[in-house]
Amino acid sequence: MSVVLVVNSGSSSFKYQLIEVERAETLASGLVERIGADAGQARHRNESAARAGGAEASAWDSTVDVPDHFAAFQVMLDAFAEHGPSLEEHAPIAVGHRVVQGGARFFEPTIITDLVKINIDELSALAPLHNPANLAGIEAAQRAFPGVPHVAVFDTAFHQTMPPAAYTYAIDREVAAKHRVRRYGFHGTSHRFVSRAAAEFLGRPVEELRLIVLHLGNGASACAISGGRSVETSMGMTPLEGLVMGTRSGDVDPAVLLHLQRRAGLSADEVDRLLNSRSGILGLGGHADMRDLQAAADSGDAAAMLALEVYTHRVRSYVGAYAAQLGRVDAIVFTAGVGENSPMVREWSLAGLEGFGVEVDRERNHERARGARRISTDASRVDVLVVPTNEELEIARQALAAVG
Ligand SMILES: Nc1ncnc2c1ncn2[C@@H]1O[C@H](COP(=O)(O)OP(=O)(O)O)[C@@H](O)[C@H]1O
Ligand SMILES: CC(=O)OP(=O)(O)O
Ligand SMILES: [Mg+2]
Repeated sequence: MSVVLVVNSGSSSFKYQLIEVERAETLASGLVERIGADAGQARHRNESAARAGGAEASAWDSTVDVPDHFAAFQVMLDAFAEHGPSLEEHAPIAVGHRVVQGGARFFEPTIITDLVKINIDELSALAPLHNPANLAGIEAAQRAFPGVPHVAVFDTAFHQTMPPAAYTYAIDREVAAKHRVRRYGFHGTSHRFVSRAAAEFLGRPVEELRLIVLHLGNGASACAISGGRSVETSMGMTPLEGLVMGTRSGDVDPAVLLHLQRRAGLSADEVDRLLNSRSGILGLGGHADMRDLQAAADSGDAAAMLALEVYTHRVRSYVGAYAAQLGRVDAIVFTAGVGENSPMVREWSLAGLEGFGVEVDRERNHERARGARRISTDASRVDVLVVPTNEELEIARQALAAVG
């Protein structure tokens, strides 16, 4: 049995899972939040113990002192030592790291060497919010687990198959080339996993299928997948473009940014914060969390209602665009926190597409079930599916494959 530790390290938090890859079983999961703040927060769950029935003893929650990522890793090691499972008994043979921006340089899971770290650092220019945090997590993990290979799995890798027509922005090509301005796309690990899982559910080889995958989580992106390869995706040079997200605007006329700088006197950093942190459903409806937004809309809050309408209108536009690019659609697949759990978002997003052969079944859409399922009517020409994503398992699998 091969055990892999998966690390998803963000600027102020990191999440981890210890996974037995062949059995696709999570042995432990946890997160450390508010790194660098006065009081950090840690959560750890011994999943094997939970499955064995000790739900209370298996979960641990605490306020901790975590000035930096090294301290956060120590908190994780302490949690394993105190609450299990034992890292001696289930020693990871590799550590898999989510790295958000791999640029045009990385298209495969990559064993992390000093040179790879230099490259990831250098790519920070194209992902200033993500890559430095990913790198801090790598440094800390290498110190905590010095004896095993560390593997970087890039969000951008799956989208390296996009054709130039899809990834090129129509701006002066010399300026674009000099600054590596192009679309890279993100959430690739999830889009890859979900497209394979959808094919398995449909009982057909992924090579035969044309799919539209809608990853609607905190960040959100759509992906057109033909024969198992990404041919177009909604995120661009950074994870800001495309769909409406929790706090990110998605598409806006680029002239809006200039207008806000020239007329409203905002600095470039202020515009950055506005679009990345104070927009999306938070900016429109006052809630970054879809559950809270839906509750507000249910109680008659007009701003929350409009936020939901803008959100689902945008999803529908991308579905139409990607259907046109694919020429034929076998299935539309919803995934991630919102996509897996919100019947309302799924229904509204595909409303009015009956003329294109897309018919959501009301009852199936509202069924609460785990695992992959079909929510379209039997008569629907296009299958509409809900398929849970598992980025951590996909990272563990790819890390294991990379170390042989
Ligand atoms: N039952 C639900 N109904 C509607 N939205 C939900 C539900 N459960 C989770 N979500 C939403 O999913 C989003 C988080 O998605 P997730 O994929 O976990 O994000 P991330 O991994 O990017 O943090 C939040 O907006 C949350 O409100
Ligand atoms: C790349 C990205 O947007 O990731 P997340 O959804 O985790 O924010
Ligand atoms: Mg997620």
